[in-house]
Amino acid sequence: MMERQKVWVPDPVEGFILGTIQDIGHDGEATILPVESKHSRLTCNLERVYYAEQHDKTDFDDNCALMYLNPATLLNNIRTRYDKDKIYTYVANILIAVNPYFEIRDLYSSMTIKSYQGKSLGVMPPHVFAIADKSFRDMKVLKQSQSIIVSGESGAGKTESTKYLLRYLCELWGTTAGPIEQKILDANPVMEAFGNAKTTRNNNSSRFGKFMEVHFDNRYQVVGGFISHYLLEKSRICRQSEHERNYHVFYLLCAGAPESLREQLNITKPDDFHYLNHGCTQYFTTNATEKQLNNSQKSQNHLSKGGLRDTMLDDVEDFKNMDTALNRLGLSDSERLNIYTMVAAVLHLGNVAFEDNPEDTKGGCKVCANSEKSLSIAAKLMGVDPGELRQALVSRVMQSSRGGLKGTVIMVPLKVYEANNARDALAKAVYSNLFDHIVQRINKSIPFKASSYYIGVLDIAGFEYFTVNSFEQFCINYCNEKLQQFFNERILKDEQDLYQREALQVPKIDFRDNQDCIDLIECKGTGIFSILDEESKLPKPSPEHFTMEVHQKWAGHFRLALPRTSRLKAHRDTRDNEGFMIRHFAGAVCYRTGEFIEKNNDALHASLESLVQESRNPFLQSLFPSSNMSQQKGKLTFSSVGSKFKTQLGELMDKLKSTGTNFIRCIKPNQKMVDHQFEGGSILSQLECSGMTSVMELMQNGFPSRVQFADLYKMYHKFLPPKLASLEPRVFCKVRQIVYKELICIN
Ligand SMILES: Nc1ncnc2c1ncn2[C@@H]1O[C@H](COP(=O)(O)OP(=O)(O)OP(=O)(O)O)[C@@H](O)[C@H]1O
Repeated sequence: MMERQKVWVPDPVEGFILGTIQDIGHDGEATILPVESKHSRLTCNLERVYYAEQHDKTDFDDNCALMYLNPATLLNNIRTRYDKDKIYTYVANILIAVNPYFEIRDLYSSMTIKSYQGKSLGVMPPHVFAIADKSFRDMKVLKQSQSIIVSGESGAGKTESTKYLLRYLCELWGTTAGPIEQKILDANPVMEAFGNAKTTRNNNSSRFGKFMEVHFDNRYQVVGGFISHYLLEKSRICRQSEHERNYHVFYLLCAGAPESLREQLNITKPDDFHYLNHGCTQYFTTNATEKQLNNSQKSQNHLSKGGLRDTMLDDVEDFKNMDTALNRLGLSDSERLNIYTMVAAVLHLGNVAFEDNPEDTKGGCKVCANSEKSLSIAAKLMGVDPGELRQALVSRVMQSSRGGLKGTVIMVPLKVYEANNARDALAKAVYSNLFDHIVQRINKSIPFKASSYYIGVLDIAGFEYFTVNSFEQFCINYCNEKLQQFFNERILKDEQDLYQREALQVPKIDFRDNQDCIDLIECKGTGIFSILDEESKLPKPSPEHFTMEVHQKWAGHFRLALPRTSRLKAHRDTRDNEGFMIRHFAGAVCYRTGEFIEKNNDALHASLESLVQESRNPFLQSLFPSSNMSQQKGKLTFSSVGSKFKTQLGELMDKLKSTGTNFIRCIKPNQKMVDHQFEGGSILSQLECSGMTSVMELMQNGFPSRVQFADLYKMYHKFLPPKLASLEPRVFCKVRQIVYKELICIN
């Protein structure tokens, strides 16, 4: 007797109903007897049922809402699933991941990892592991490298998702706890210590973007990795807003470093450092680690308010984790000491303050008497002469262009604010070059000579807009325009092209091509980046002049507007020469341009550059290789942050275009960063910003679910007469299609 299969059948009223298949017609319509329901019999095409051996009811009971695909039903579906702690949902092959803000039991266990291995998308409940596995299988079958683009706003869960993806790949296809996979995973605590910080939106916010590649050999075993990083937020090194912190590593040193190291580097408590004491000075601790701290290590605020709590963060333990990870990555004791020494040097440098020098007739400044100690500690840690450091901070060498002998090098005394800027520029350069060095060092320890393919995971900040937006938001939104264009091409354009090739009657979905917005920003010669670079090369660059140039060159362009035309009152107060508004794909953003010129320039002035290049500390020297550009002694050199980012992004886009791609859209459920709170309005706007609205439109009219010939054949073959069952799956599907069409014609 034929085995009766149990299936879940979609029903508009009852959701999904469990039943057994009684009979199947030639057109694939099955008659199903419900197990327990008021229906006596149901009919449903086999393509729309789900086999009970692969799914339990909880996988489907909220799917009925998606009979009508639109942003509202999607939102409702995500909400229903989120309420049941099902944080992952698919829209076709795109994974939507809602940050649960609590640990869901067994969601990422080794058992769960195993259960996803080799399973097609949809066989198991939606998960990041399923996307990792699909990428791996696609890499093998298509013999093509793959990338996974993880996007979302700050705190949406991009970095955590990235870590799970990497763990999945390394755990399943590494050589069981082999050194390479461990090293790839060890990169995370190190990069988080140096590149993550507490912000008001995320306690562990990555302040840089990254593309992490896991490389595989021709037997599809992990053989190495490579990390590219983008746009470390430098302003944070010198200042943070009241409730935010500097990079974690500063607090790890204060709270977690052994006493001997702290003494050696003169590290005390956050209150004692200018670069830390303007922001939040509390440590992240647990009850246990709080007891390990001496009061002398704690700030006043920490003493009065206690430690900050976050299950993922602990400044005491995290120092050990970072140090162990660096050690496993192959950094010797002395290499690690070099790194910590530079971190300490930045802190002491920040404590060097300046005041007007009454003896200087040209309005110059001098180092305040009470910061002499910091100056000498900073000089010692940097391996430079304190006198030379002082000189390089309070004056700058210039080449005379008028009067006297043309080209003579002269010393120009700096005013207090100029010396402050010089000090901050030096601190930022030391720290960001240190960050570059650490990433390079990690890459050196995970080399991949024998790589055949790779799977790359992109974790980069999503579209951003605040009340005040500066150069950082400009760069990140430019990056998101490029990624959105890529998404449109991969998901919307390619899909519609396929329908056309297959002669399927699907209405055309209009999505706005954002090339014009990309041109406005990156176009050679007239794009905003070019105008900014040109302005920076002028003898006296001015933000106002730059801003007016932008407005003039792009007057009347759809994407550019004056801030006073903004719908938001906060922006209407911005004068024409103080900013511009760009109509991005995700909405209009008003940028204030006051700091664009300064933030776009990575170069140190010549006195500071030669100071570090001639340091007695070989490590510091290695962080500043002499550049050809800075040879004109006395000239403030210019190194464009925007151009560098544009080039890096171009390379990244080329990489993405040459790989197969999967998308993960991370969603932040609420602004309070708590579990079980679903703020529908903000979630809907996140879905819109990530382009999901257009995808829904396409899916509603298109064919988002595809089945392999073999799978379709498998659904039917048990019920087929032997002649049909003996057909090869592809032929069988063709025959079935013809029969089905003919039946429709007869009817
Ligand atoms: N899958 C998850 N399970 C449990 N908690 C999570 C998960 N994903 C994220 N979180 C929590 O949310 C916090 C923020 O996540 P994450 O740092 O990954 O966000 P992000 O999108 O990378 O933000 P940013 O752009 O600021 O770096 C984490 O520190 C963690 O507490």
